[in-house]
Amino acid sequence: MGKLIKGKPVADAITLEVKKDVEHLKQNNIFPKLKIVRIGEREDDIAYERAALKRMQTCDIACEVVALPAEISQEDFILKLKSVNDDKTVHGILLFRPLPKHIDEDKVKYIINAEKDIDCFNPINVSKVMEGDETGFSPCTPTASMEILKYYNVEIRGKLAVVVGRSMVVGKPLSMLLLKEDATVLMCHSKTENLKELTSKADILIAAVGKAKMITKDYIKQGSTVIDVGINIEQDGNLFGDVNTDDCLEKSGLITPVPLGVGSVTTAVLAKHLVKATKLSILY
Ligand SMILES: NC(=O)C1=CN([C@@H]2O[C@H](COP(=O)(O)OP(=O)(O)OC[C@H]3O[C@@H](n4cnc5c(N)ncnc54)[C@H](OP(=O)(O)O)[C@@H]3O)[C@@H](O)[C@H]2O)C=CC1
Ligand SMILES: Nc1nc(=O)c2c([nH]1)NC[C@@H]1CN(c3ccc(C(=O)N[C@@H](CCC(=O)O)C(=O)O)cc3)C=[N+]21
Repeated sequence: MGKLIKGKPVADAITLEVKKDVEHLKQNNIFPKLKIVRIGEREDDIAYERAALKRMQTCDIACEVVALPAEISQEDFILKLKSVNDDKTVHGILLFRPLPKHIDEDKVKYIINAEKDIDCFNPINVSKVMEGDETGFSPCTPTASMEILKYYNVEIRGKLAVVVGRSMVVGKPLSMLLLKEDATVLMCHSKTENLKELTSKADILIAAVGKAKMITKDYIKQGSTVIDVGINIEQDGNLFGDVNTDDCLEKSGLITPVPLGVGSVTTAVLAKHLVKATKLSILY
């Protein structure tokens, strides 16, 4: 019988450290501030925004949202993002992705200074993740997945980790973080043949697909660790992961639920990164 491993204790432990750091910064008259930039009204962006605002409040971190219309032109968006970046009172910026199709990522990805880029959008930080250089910012969700594995003492070294999904927000960077911890990593995607055959060999299976309950027990190995990154909000407002948890629980070793899984740790990592960015701002 598998065991549910929740995100809450992991998020609580990170939050506790963040709160101490924030208190210390404030005693030195430094007031950490996060700016969230959202284009349009995507449901999963709004869910993240709500969760992030709550977490920042818990951590005593100031947080402001810049909500831009879905149809904003690329030029106007660039001007807006530059002005947020130039604001000296802002220590970290979270820009929701994916961006609308009419905005070319390549034209905007260098705008957020690497030192303020707390969710790893700027290629400088992406390359640091590739190199295993921890002076930059890894993206929050992959980092949250690693924090869960570490908190629950899951052995990573030498193990086969199969990551389903290869986006720049989750799958690809998470594969690099697992590799850094000496996992043998296999990245799967929509063109992968025989997906089930591959995932069912995984000691650690990561589902970051965006398809509700897609991973059933025939996709997993007996006794394995299953990390469900999926956030799928149904029309009725219900939240499901990419894993059918009820179906997999018996066969798995450890398995994260949704809700109360990776998502809750993501916002805690966001707060931790904001503190790191604030400390960096003192050095520059
Ligand atoms: N918990 C959290 O904090 C967060 C959760 N999420 C959630 O994680 C999930 C993934 O997010 P994200 O990476 O941004 O999503 P994307 O849509 O950007 O990427 C999905 C990936 O899954 C692959 N894929 C799609 N269908 C299949 C399939 N049938 N079989 C195998 N692979 C498939 C795609 O392949 P291809 O590249 O070939 O198209 C792609 O690489 C979503 O549910 C999202 O809401 C995201 C961010 C944070
Ligand atoms: N640049 C960028 N980075 C992201 O990480 C990113 C993004 N864009 N765009 C949108 C998606 C979606 N996403 C969510 C994370 C947490 C909750 C969430 O609901 N969290 C709840 C708990 C959920 C749970 O309990 O599992 C909370 O923290 O309280 C929702 C959605 C991040 N994303």
